[in-house]
Amino acid sequence: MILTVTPNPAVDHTIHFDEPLQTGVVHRTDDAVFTAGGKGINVAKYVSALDADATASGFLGGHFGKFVRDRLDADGIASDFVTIDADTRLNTTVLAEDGEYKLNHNGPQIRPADVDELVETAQANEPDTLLVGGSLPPGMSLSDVDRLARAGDWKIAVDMGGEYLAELDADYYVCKPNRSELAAATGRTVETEADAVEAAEELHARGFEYVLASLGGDGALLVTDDEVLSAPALDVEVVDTVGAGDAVMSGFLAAREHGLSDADALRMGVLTAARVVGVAGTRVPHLEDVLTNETRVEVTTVRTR
Ligand SMILES: Nc1ncnc2c1ncn2[C@@H]1O[C@H](COP(=O)(O)OP(=O)(O)O)[C@@H](O)[C@H]1O
Ligand SMILES: O=P(O)(O)OC[C@H]1O[C@](O)(COP(=O)(O)O)[C@@H](O)[C@@H]1O
Repeated sequence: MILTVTPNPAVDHTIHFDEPLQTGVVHRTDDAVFTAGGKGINVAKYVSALDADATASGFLGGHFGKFVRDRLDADGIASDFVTIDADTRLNTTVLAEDGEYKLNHNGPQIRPADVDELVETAQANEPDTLLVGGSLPPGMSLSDVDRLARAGDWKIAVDMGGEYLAELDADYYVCKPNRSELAAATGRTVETEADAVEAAEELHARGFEYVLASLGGDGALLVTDDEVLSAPALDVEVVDTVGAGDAVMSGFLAAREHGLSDADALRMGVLTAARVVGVAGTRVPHLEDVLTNETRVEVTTVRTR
């Protein structure tokens, strides 16, 4: 079972305008979607849809916390959250004619006792793999993530910002940086695929057994002990990219749960992401056939290590 820990869940509000945003103007639309989000929660939703066993955990509080809990229940996603006194946040993605604006709140204040309860919750669930996804709310530190990593006999996956990846101390199973997170984690400029390979290999050398680097429309890389694999993104119509990174991680983790190879896990990551970018926000697209999909994703070996 995969336990996903989202320290900082969110109600994701995705709102669409057919015009560029301007200051001093009231923009109006009837196109708005509210979903339960936060990186670990998205992974629990996508992994469940990929027919692997997942439970969502983390901190929830207030009305938005109730919204997230109710949505997961309604969608049949197993959950085991720590209830906090403060309010879960609302994140807004504005899709306007001039681009995609992501407006994320820092989140509620977490107390040391909340972190203790989270560690106990993780231990009680006895997962094979524990994923920590997304930002840390005020009051929670990276040493708490290392503590979660060491608190049980599980593989630990992280989908966190580059500045976090640079500071983690325990041994991790897999991380999923995007291009800017690779740059932030290593202090390198990451523009070409060769830059991304070097940065991802540096992270691997720092203690991540697998580095799954997502490169937006250029696809994804997987650095293993033995090789560097590459998979192109699919040529699909993109509604928005909210949840795309979470989808790559979900495909990878679900494939591992199904006992698939490194190459198939990378393939499943980009196939899942191709579906997720085709729907608004973090709604779960049709994923049941991803495992048996006929769509060709050619995984190539960039380098043998
Ligand atoms: N424009 C796009 N066309 C097709 N697939 C895309 C596109 N943008 C992202 N993806 C898919 O989503 C994955 C994750 O996107 P990326 O932007 O790297 O992650 P993040 O959401 O973490 O920033 C990519 O590896 C790719 O498979
Ligand atoms: O914890 P952070 O970094 O603020 O990110 C949270 C946001 O990221 C998401 O998980 C989407 O992630 P990606 O677009 O990076 O895949 C949203 O659901 C959520 O609002």
